[in-house]
Order: sequence, then structure tokens, then C-alpha cells
Amino acid sequence: MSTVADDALAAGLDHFRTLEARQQPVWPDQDALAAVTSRLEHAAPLAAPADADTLKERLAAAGRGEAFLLQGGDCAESFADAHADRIRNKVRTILQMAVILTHSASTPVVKMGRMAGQYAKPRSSNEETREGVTLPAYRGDMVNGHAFTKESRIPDPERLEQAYRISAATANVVRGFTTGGFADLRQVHEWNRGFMANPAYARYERTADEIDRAIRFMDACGADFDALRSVEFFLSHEALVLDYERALTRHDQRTGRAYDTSAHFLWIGERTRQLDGAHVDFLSRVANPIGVKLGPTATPQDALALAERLNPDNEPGRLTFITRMGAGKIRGVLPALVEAVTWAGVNVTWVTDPMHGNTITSESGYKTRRLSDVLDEVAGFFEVHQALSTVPGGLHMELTGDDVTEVLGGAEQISDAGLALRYETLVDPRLNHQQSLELAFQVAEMIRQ
Ligand SMILES: O=C[C@H](O)[C@H](O)COP(=O)(O)O
Ligand SMILES: C=C(OP(=O)(O)O)C(=O)O
Repeated sequence: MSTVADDALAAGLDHFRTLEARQQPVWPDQDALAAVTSRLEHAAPLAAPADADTLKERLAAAGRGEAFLLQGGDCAESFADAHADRIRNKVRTILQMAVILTHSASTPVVKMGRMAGQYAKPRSSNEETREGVTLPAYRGDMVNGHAFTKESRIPDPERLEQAYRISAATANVVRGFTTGGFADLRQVHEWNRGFMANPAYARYERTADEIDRAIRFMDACGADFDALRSVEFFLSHEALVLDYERALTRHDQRTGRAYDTSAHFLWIGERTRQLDGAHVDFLSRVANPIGVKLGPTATPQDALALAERLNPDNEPGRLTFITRMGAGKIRGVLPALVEAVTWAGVNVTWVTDPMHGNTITSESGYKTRRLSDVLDEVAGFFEVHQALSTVPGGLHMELTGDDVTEVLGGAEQISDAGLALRYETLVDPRLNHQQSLELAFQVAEMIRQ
């Protein structure tokens, strides 16, 4: 039975319904939506509030320079790809990158997947036209189907429940891979040695040798490698479809606060971060650690107002700003934001997303990115923080553990013609397994410098 306090909490949580909510599906059948959300309201949480609190502590540490966040995964997960092999490859890629970054940063790396819930996408246009046929845009498997047919593109609320079930299964598989010995440091190191066997990566030999020596040194000192067989791994996605996020929000008896239990960490996208909008209001009322994407038009005033609204108590670890400026803009735009926030004494963890500001259309018509631009934005991020003596807290990447061809460049020299070989993403281009490791090695070099 709900108490008066529960009802008051619920009333606040529903305030977003009175505000403008951008990028929401137009569900054709409201009764079906109500039936699904009422079932989800009674479903088991996907992420435990206590783990979300732990993550907040880790992110606070990243904000102080005592840890570094690595957040990565698909642009859009798909129901069809939620099988163990693909999930394992993604987890493995993140673990491999984390070892490289841990060594160079000499701090713990907080590992977080854009996984087990990244099923909804904001779009630039509500419609998509192909060969003269116009249909509603694909908005993620949580909303409608990717197939370009009229039926498939109709938003179907049953997909919310499917997203929940597949997220639960994915979270379970992730847990298996991060606690069952797969994450053993020696094992991850062996994979990285396998990667280094390719002469194309000779320039990373020095870093790889140093990691090798460090691990042998630990071994010689009698380090308990068995204690390193499990790693903490957190789950995150964009809090976009508010019907889903609200239905999975629970009152935590332990703290008396509301937690969105669809993930440990939720972020608000660049297209939905309006101060008076529904997304900001809803996430201001849950206790999870949260992020906000900041694109090149974000002003210092925007950043300060968002921080005031989303973290009025100035709690360390509560708020992460994920900047996605574009390689050509970050050095010009980021300093004013960081300076304003720092001068105001606002606690924020700064993370770079070097993907979303660097999207281009290739000559052959593919939506793609250049690995060189991605790396340049990361370099700009470190340069800005170094110049201001502030803390670069982490990386937010769109990546996959598979051998796709979606991003141009890298040692494999993926060219425009090569994109067609295995271009599999449903929306935005992701780094493939090799490109992700190359990026980790290059970021390691930047951190060392
Ligand atoms: O991932 C981010 C956005 O959803 C995406 O870039 C929007 O893509 P669109 O411009 O193809 O709609
Ligand atoms: C949509 C995304 O990014 P942004 O809001 O930065 O465009 C995303 O990260 O999937």
C-alpha cells in the first residue's frame, strides 16, 4: 500500500507530464501503453539503487582525478543482436581498453556500458524518405522497427516491455562476463598481446611492453590475481523515452529517495536538455548519478543553470557533463564552460564524447566519422583541461566489439569504399574492435604526455 510520502514522491515524479517532452514517440494506442507501463511499474529493478550510489562515488573520484571513466557501447542496441557473443565482444573490448588506460592514467578506470537499455534514439527528423517513400523515422527498438515498412515504423508500446526483458537478459550476461573469470586481468592482457601481434600496431609497442612489465612485476611481488577476476561494471543509457523511465522508477526504502532502476547511470541528450523541459525535470527528481550532453552551442549560463537544477546540493559524482563539441570546436568552446563551472565552485565530472560532434556523410553517402577527428577531439579535451588545471574525467564512446566498417581510418585504413563491407549500425557509426584498442593506446599516449 502506498503511504502519503509515496504519493507525494509519485506526484513529483509525474510533474514532467505537464512539460514539453521532445523526441517522444507518438503512441497510437494509449490503452496499450497504459497496460504495458502498469506491468513495468511492478517489474523487478534492472539496477540496484545501492550500486547506483557506488557509481556516484566512483564518478566523484573521476571528477577529482582519482579515477577515469570509460563509457562505451553501441549507438543503438538492437533486440536481434542481444546474444551472448556480441555482448561478450563488447565487454571484452571495454575491458581491454580499460587495462591500457588504467596503466597510463595510474588510476582506477570506472567501466560502464552503453548497454542493457540503449534502445531509444533522438532523431534530427521525424521522417525518413527513401526512393520517394516517406515513413516515420526509426527511433530505436524500444519504439519501432528498423525495417523500412509502414507497419514496422508504427510505435508499439509492447516494445517497451521487450526492451525491459532483453535489457534484463543482457545485464545478466554482462554480469556473467564481468564476474566469472572472463575479466581476469591476465586474460585481458593476453588479448591485448594478441592485438599487438599485428605489425600495423607497432607504434604502440612501448606502451604494451610497459604494461607487460607491470603485470610481470605484480606477479613477481605475489599479487593476488584471483582477487582481480571480477570487475565492477555499470550500465547506462540515454533517458529518452520517459514512459519507460518513469515506469521503472522506484522508491528506495533505504534512502527514502526515488531511483530510476532502468540503469545505474542515465544521461540527458543534447536534443532534450532544455532547462524547462520534461527530461531535465524528471531526472532532477531521481537520485542516480546522471549526465548531460553539451554540444557546441552550450553556453556557460546553460551549464551553470543545468547544474543548479540537476544538482542543487552540489553533490560530487551526481552530475557529469559529457561534452560533444566536434574536433574543430572543442578548443574554442570548452574553456569558457569549464572556467565558469570551476569559478562557481560547482562539482561536475567532465567527460568527452568525441563521436557525436564529428559525424559526416561520406562521398558514397554513408553516415560516418573519421578516427582522426575522434582522436583530435580527445586531444583537445585533454589540452583544455591541462591549460585550466582542471580534471579530464573520462571518455564516452560509441563502439562495438565486432569487426564492423563504420568509421573511416585507423591502422586498417578503412576508406569510403570499405564502409560498405560491414556497415551494420542502426543509426550512428561505431568504432570497431581494432579501432577501439587503437584509440585506447593513443589516449594512453596523450595521458602520459
Ligand atoms: O546518436 C545520436 C542521434 O540519435 C543521431 O545522431 C541522430 O541521427 P540523425 O541525424 O540521423 O537523426
Ligand atoms: C544521441 C546521442 O548523443 P547526443 O545527445 O550527444 O547527440 C547519443 O549519445 O546517442
